[in-house]
Amino acid sequence: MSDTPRVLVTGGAGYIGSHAVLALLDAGYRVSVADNLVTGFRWAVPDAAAFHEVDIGDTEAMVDILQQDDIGAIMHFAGSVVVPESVENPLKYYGNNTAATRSLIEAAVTAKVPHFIFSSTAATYGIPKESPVREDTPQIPINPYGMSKLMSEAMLHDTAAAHDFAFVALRYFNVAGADPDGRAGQATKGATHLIKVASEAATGKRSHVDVYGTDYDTPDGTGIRDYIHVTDLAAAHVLALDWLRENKGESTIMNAGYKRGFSVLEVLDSVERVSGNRIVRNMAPRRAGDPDALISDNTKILATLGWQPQHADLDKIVKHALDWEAQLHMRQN
Ligand SMILES: NC(=O)c1ccc[n+]([C@@H]2O[C@H](COP(=O)([O-])OP(=O)(O)OC[C@H]3O[C@@H](n4cnc5c(N)ncnc54)[C@H](O)[C@@H]3O)[C@@H](O)[C@H]2O)c1
Ligand SMILES: O=c1ccn([C@@H]2O[C@H](COP(=O)(O)OP(=O)(O)O[C@H]3O[C@H](CO)[C@H](O)[C@H](O)[C@H]3O)[C@@H](O)[C@H]2O)c(=O)[nH]1
Repeated sequence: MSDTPRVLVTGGAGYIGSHAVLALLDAGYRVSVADNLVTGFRWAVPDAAAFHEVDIGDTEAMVDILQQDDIGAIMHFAGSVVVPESVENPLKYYGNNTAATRSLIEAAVTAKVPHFIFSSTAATYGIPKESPVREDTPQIPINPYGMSKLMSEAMLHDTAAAHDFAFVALRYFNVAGADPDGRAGQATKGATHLIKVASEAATGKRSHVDVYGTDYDTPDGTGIRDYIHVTDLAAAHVLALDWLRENKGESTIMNAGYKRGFSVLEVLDSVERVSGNRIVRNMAPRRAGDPDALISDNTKILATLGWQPQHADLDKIVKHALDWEAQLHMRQN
């Protein structure tokens, strides 16, 4: 492929975006980051990437950045990501996810950026009627977070039909782990994701882990999820960009997961096994809005992108999360 474009990564100071920045730089792309640092960290952006502290909902500012940096593709990670918060404050999610994404798409169309990769989520499926979940499984979100992302998928679809604009939306399942070389990881304050929470407990930063529900329709009664290593997910984004550049004008939506799941208790067993530390488990009531099991059918992403996951192993995901957790305080000081 000719003319490697400069890529704008929104949310590049956050957890998943910072891994995408590394994957793009490793693949030889030039990178600019746009982030307002509301949950991200300036230190998470490597010196090799240009950094713009900006709100992606500011259309004019984003058009300027896209033009000045001569951006050829956008990877859009910026957004609000806490499901229970979206139930309490839905307008924040429709603002920072749906409306801000609309502004960013408008900036992309104005600046004639032809390629867009979007962070969607398995939360758009709600409580799916089948497992593994296929891309054509009906999407009936059960919280404003999932709906805010589904609305963004719809805007991308309609914009691609009307303009010289193509997109890939990846519906992530449960993202976890950290860069195997320790260059990036999750630093989110007050994180709620299971592997992050359990890693904090195993490194003495929390007293215990609440197990939300033991009466699910699963073999051990706890919720099952498809945990995907963040580095494999970042690699899928680079492949998606290559796919957009090769398939001029085509757009697609794909699940990003491993087509297998682990229960909460299996995850906690793994964290104990890998860390060698006991985790105090507090059996707690179900958390509102949690489905029994969410497992991806990943046939489409494997076939379309030729994606070959390198870290599809729960203990490996947990090991990288623990390694990151152990050195995180040095970054934050
Ligand atoms: N973590 C998961 O398991 C998961 C699963 C599915 C989808 N996603 C999606 O992946 C994306 C990244 O999630 P994450 O886990 O890395 O979260 P994160 O909070 O670590 O990263 C989000 C980044 O976006 C920035 N940001 C937020 N609003 C912004 C705005 N208006 N303007 C500029 N920057 C803004 C934040 O400062 C942060 O750096 C999100 O869109 C999320 O919905 C995450
Ligand atoms: O302290 C905790 C945290 C989680 N869980 C359980 O662990 C499983 C995974 O929960 P997470 O909070 O780690 O992740 P979710 O499945 O709720 O949601 C995540 O993955 C979804 C897609 O599957 C969405 O993308 C969403 O944005 C992202 O937060 C669930 O059964 C949950 O009940 C616990 O028992 N204790």
